[in-house]
Amino acid sequence: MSIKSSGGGLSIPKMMEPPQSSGSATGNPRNKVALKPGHSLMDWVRLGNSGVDLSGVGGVPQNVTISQLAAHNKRNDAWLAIRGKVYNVTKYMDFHPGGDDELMRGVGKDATELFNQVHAWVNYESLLHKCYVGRLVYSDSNSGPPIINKANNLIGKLFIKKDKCVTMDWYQQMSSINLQFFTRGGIPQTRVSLDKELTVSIRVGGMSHVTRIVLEDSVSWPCKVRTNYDSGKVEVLLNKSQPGIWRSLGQQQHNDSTDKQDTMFQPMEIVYISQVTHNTKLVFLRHKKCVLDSFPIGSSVQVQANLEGEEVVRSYTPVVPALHTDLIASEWRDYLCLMVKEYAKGAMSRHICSKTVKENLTVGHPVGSLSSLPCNTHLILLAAGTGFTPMVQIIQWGLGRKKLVSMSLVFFNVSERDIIWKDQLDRLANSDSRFTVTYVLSAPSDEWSGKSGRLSLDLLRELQLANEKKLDNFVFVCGPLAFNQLAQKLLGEINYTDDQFYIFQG
Ligand code: HEM
Repeated sequence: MSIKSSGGGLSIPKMMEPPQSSGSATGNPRNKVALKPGHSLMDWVRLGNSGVDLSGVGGVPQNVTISQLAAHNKRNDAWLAIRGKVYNVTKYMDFHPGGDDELMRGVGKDATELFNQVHAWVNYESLLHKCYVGRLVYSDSNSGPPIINKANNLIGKLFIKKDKCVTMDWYQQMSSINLQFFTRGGIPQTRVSLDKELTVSIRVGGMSHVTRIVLEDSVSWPCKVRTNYDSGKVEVLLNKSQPGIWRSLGQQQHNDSTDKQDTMFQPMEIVYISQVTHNTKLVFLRHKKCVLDSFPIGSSVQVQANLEGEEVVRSYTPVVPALHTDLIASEWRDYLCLMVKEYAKGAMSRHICSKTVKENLTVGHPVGSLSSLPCNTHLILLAAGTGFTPMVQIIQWGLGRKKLVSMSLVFFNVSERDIIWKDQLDRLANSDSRFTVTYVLSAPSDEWSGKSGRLSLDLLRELQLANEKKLDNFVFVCGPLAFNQLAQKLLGEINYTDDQFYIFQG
């Protein structure tokens, strides 16, 4: 689908807003140092325009390996990398408002995380434009020709405002636009919609930040949203309808307000249904307009229906495609996938399961999420039945972390036929040595050779969850209320503290 925006501003992007003379990036004014005379921002800009080679490589970009980068780690020979680009910051040392000692902390390495932690909104690309050495490559054997991204050299950048809860940055390539939103802490939920204008709403830390852009030219739908849970960065990737360089992004408006957590029910169309087990279905839904939601870990959506004269609302956890990629058509990035178990007495589950493709369901805006994610190296997931749904996202996120040492899923079900995605879980356990899965059935068939029983202290001990090493364990629990309560009690009995486990309310 291709949507034409209604034209808009053609202003050349503002390259940089000078840092304010008071206040500081971290809110701690003492962190800023007094710069020597002749080292103001204007002096730096002048130096950049003077023709002096600030990059030290004659302005000819080159690929830089990690070990080459590491060799430039001295005050008088200082390179650092941010978001895949290497800069020579030797000459910037005396101009850095945070001082040379602070800047030295990022030298000789990939300083992206550090930079984001301190001041993700600083317009480093503009400030260090003339210091650009080249791209960071991760393999030392990479001796290919330098990659010069011509489109990148024509990048526009704008909107750097440090008093906002979310700041935005953007860059373009011939066929794409990348919007980057930097949030400060918390786990953001993003909704992107495209109509006459592009609207990106980000809810984070109790605030709602809305960016409206009348795009300079048309883009295709759907877009893609990527969230980095560690840094809080949200990327919105748009594909241009026609390749080319835009002179500007278009007219923008940014608004912050307190997040009222409106549920905003809207009709969504069922586009696909897939049977997962004998009584559980995956229902894929799409908005009728161009709307794409991100579903942060721990978020849920409500489904509303009028059933026999009564308004019924039920919460479901969206299922991410980590384990069912085979089911997803590539153009369905803007879908919502719900796992629905049909209960004989569950009016809502019967209502949803009775629906067929092309029919509608009334669905609310995603709400809630974890406020932060644990950095423990051992994760234990205790899931019962469809309480497995939030675990899919935990699995995807957890295994994406380099620091993770182990992840053990203990999956409780009644019988063999109730186990959701057993094949996929077994495959994952075979392909990633950090991941193990144990199935525990309360009423298995005679053929079952795995574990049987229910959640108990003995079982937790048997699974080594109660041993001394548990200090770096973090436990996620999700199941029916009675299961969750029992898990909480047992974890308490084996001395897990409140900050060592999280219970998803089913
Ligand atoms: C990666 C290592 C870096 C560290 C540890 C670091 C640290 C700091 C600190 C502590 C401050 C002052 C305190 C504050 O405003 O809260 C600061 C300010 C600043 N830094 Fe950095 N910095 C780093 C890299 C950079 C780079 C690469 C640039 C870009 C060219 C840069 C540009 C700035 C600017 C413009 C300010 C003033 C920001 C403001 O007033 O809000 N820094 N930095």
